[in-house]
Amino acid sequence: MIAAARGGEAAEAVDRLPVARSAQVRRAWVRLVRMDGRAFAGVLALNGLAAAAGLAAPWLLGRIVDEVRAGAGLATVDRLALAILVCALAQIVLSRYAGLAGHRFGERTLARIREEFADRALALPATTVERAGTGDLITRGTTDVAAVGATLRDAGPTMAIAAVQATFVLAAVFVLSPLLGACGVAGLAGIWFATRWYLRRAVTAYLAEGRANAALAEELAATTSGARTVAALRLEHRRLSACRRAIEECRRTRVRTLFLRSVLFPVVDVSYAIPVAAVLLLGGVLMAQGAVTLGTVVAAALYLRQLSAPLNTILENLELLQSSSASFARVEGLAQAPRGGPAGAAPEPVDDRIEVRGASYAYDAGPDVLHGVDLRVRPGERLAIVGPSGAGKTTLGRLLAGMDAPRTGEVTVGGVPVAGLDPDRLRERVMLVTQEHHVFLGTVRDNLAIAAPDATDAHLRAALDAVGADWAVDLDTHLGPGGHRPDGAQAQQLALARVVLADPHTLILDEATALLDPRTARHTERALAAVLAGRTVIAIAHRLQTARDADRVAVMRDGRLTELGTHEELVAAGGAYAALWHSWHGDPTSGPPAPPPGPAVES
Ligand SMILES: Nc1ncnc2c1ncn2[C@@H]1O[C@H](COP(=O)(O)OP(=O)(O)OP(=O)(O)O)[C@@H](O)[C@H]1O
Repeated sequence: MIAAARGGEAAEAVDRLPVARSAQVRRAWVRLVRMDGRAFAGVLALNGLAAAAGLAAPWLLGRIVDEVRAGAGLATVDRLALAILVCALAQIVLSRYAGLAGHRFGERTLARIREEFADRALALPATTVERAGTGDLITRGTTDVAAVGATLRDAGPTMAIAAVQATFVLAAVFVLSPLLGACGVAGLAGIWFATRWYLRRAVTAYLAEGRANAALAEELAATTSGARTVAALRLEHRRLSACRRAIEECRRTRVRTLFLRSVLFPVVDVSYAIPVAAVLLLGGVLMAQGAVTLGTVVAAALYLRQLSAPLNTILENLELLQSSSASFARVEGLAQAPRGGPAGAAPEPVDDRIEVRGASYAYDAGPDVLHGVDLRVRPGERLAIVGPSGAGKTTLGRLLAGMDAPRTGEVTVGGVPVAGLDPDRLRERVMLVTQEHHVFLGTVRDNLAIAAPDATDAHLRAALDAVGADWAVDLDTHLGPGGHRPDGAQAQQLALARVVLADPHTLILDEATALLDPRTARHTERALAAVLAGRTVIAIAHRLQTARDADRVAVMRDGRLTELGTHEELVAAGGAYAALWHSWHGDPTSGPPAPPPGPAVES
């Protein structure tokens, strides 16, 4: 149900991860080029040489025309023709090496982009990913990075070569005759205007297309991950229409980008003939006045004809460049996303004490769901947090585990904000265990090594033993498709084994054993109790049994801590907890549950 509901919100959710602005994208490109500056300079130099070699042919052809008109013999023509051949060969060789250097530069830069993306994605706070939806993040990490990669690998180097060639060719026409050069450039005005028209619309259009693709990915991911719920609640029609809407949006945005191309390319095709025709016309007039030779006009016309090849290459790749710019803006946008973990080097906690002081918290820009919570957890105690659904137990658990920082107030371990600790140091101190357990593709060993990369096999087996995971004794058992597929209880046991290995002094259990069948749950709880003896355990409890067994019970209601004390104290106090306890026991003297008492009793 949650998956289906989240899928329905996908369209709004997809934009929550930031997208970099044009200036930021430009700065990012400059930074990436600078990181491999020498290679980039080499690419430009080789392209320049290749383009210079390519200029020789039209100029030599012009020379042949003039020499023949001046009565030169066959030997002169042969000499010039041989020079054309040598230049053509040099151009082929230089272009090949220019391409190779370009591809190498592109691959290295792409690898950097991928690494940066992975670092940034891993640094995102869990809440940001949850709110944005994994579909957006996955689309950025796959489709968008692949689009950027295609540009860097192929379109980028190809366009660099073409741009250098076009510049050299135009410069050559100016050198031959500035007047013919100016005429040729003026003839290119049609291409200039058409391209400007296209570029002004293309970024927005491609960004919209990227958003639509991400929304579709989000819808599909939500539908497939919640397939059972969708089937059970007969939500197929709603899911189908949501997917159809997303597909229709993809189609609409794609049609828009296709329309832009369908205007650009025909205009450009026609425009290529204009500068050539203009140069021939003006060249005829200038020749009649004796200002230029026929060879010069021929060479200029050939150059401008030659210009169509690099310009075509640039324009053909412009679409890819536009879409990959939009993709890069989405990839680079992650740099603007809030980062989880510490802003700088956090000081070392002085002890294991956990304290919450005046903590309030709100999801996004919503209202506060925690209000001024004060709580001091005693090292080594077992604290149960109870309260009705929506009271804020899980939210408080997330703050205690350092997954989110409070909006106001403080949540500290050993005097240091929990959310400020880097993940490795945090894991050694506080760990949150919830019902959601991810099994990573790989072996049992891989799944456990996440928590303790240096642990020996004996340690890993001892941890599995502690949580009763006797099904996983073979550490090389492959988990996931094609191997053993752990059920919910086994996945939870793996997560608990990771906790045992990480050995934190404080453990926050959010219904950690809820998915286990009662026999396994008892077994796991017993095992955990043995392993965690002497450590602090904060259990978000849905069963009053858990609360009764705890050293102290914290009662929450409407985001406030309303009662705090031992089970006996709270029962004797006759407040909301007592009423709950009596009604759970079916105590006829208890009467209806009492209204909750006021804010925090004691901490
Ligand atoms: N991701 C979220 N975005 C927005 N609001 C949220 C989010 N998660 C929880 N809330 C809201 O915060 C409040 C506290 O929720 P929380 O899950 O912490 O309560 P809880 O006591 O753990 O409830 P339950 O026992 O049902 O899990 C509720 O009003 C809930 O709707």
